[in-house]
Amino acid sequence: MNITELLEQIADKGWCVWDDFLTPEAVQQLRTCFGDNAQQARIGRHENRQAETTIRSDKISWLEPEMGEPVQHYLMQMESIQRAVNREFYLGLFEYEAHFACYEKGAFYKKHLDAFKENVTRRLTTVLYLNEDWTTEDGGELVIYDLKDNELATIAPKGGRLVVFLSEQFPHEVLPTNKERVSIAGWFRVNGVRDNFLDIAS
Ligand SMILES: O=C(O)CCC(=O)C(=O)O
Ligand SMILES: [Fe+2]
Repeated sequence: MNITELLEQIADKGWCVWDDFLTPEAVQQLRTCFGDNAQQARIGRHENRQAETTIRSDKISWLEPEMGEPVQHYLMQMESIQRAVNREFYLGLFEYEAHFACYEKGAFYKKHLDAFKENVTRRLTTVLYLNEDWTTEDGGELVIYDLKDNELATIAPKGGRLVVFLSEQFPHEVLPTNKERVSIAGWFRVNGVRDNFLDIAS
């Protein structure tokens, strides 16, 4: 898999799985940047944020360059994907926001769309997995559906694997995990105005 194949698959079907996007060493380094300041995840942005443990039960920590060199490098890799996607599809992607997420044993994220309500400016979703050795018994798969609710793929959160999909086209869920599951979920966004509120980077 490479960036050209990624662009082809996004054009073709709207989603793709890039195995070994990061080496096991790079995965470990990135994981160490995930301190213990993670918080219970909330649904929505800004004033509408609400902890909703019946929908999702992961703990998150937003990525900042200050977290270390591995994070800076990852953000640079996402920047080159952003440039390539903009060149190819004229999506006008403007910024990238991402958070580490930790799903403890039993945690899940029910079926949802990433571009909804106050997140309408999300266009492209990325999920990178940071788990060493993942087996079928560990559960925690990402299941992707189309807008007619057909199941398209069940994807194990294997370390180094990057999943990319169009945020408005693919409802998805995280099945309950049987052991700690760590990832970086991210979104390329466009600039948008809604309800007289300029919805740009916060
Ligand atoms: O971790 C995953 O596989 C997906 C997470 C997700 O859907 C989200 O954070 O919006
Ligand atoms: Fe999601």
